Amino acid sequence: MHTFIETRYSNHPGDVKQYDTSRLREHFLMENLFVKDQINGVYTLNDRLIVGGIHPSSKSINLETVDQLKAQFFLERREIGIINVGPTTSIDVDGTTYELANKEALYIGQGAKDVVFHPLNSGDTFLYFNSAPAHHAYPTKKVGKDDAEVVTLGSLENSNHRTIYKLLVNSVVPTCQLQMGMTELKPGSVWNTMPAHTHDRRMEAYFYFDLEADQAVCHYMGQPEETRHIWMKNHQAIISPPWSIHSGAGTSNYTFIWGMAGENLDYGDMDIVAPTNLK
Ligand SMILES: O=C(O)C(=O)C[C@H](O)C(=O)CO
Ligand SMILES: [Zn+2]
Repeated sequence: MHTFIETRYSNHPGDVKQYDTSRLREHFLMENLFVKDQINGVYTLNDRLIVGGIHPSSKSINLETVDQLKAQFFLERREIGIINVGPTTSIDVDGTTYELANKEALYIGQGAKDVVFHPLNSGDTFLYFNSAPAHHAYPTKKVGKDDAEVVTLGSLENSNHRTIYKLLVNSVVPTCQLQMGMTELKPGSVWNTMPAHTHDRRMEAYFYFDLEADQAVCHYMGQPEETRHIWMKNHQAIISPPWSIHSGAGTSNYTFIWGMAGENLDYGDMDIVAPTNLK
């Protein structure tokens, strides 16, 4: 066995108001996603998204089923999106090999049985994934930055100049409920998702990377009128319940992966909160 998935229950915003720093971190932060030759992650009961890291180092590892699923194989009733946050690597899906360069994504549809991840000679394959329940088998598809829907938002003056690459969204690849993409902050810009927003119809998870080891991101969560912060380092992920904002300011620029599951596939379905209305 090389897969370790921790179950985390969903939280009522009225309870989260009372959480201290360590409790907030215990419920929402994922600190160690990359463990050598393991698949590590969290099964959150927020829309049943599984969020994790895959780090084959000395041997190939397969996507094995976990007890929480009570399924014969991991993708029996699920779809998965994987983004390569390390050097070029390869993934086999039912006998077909997909080569993924840094920041390329692979969508694998429900029903794929045999998914294998490979180490590199240097031992540094790092893949980040989100998996959601699925009701239909859509085809497996590789999606690079050139295939993405791209939006550039913000400005250097507001410290939030950034480019959003919508990789696994339904205008690019058909999915059941999963949406994933990546946002790159321009040098000198530190704020992501500002103005902040909520979307009660979808939960979201963020994964920060391309952040120097001596830098950090202050991630904001909570209802807009009751926010909390969690300090995060490179290669850490965080759960955002549907009622929560998800925004962050770094001590430098960085890139992050966002992923969502829930009621709809409408990326633009957001309730924007003006910075002056945050508390
Ligand atoms: O910087 C941003 O703004 C984002 O990347 C926002 C995320 O894509 C998001 O929260 C989508 O709901
Ligand atoms: Zn969002």
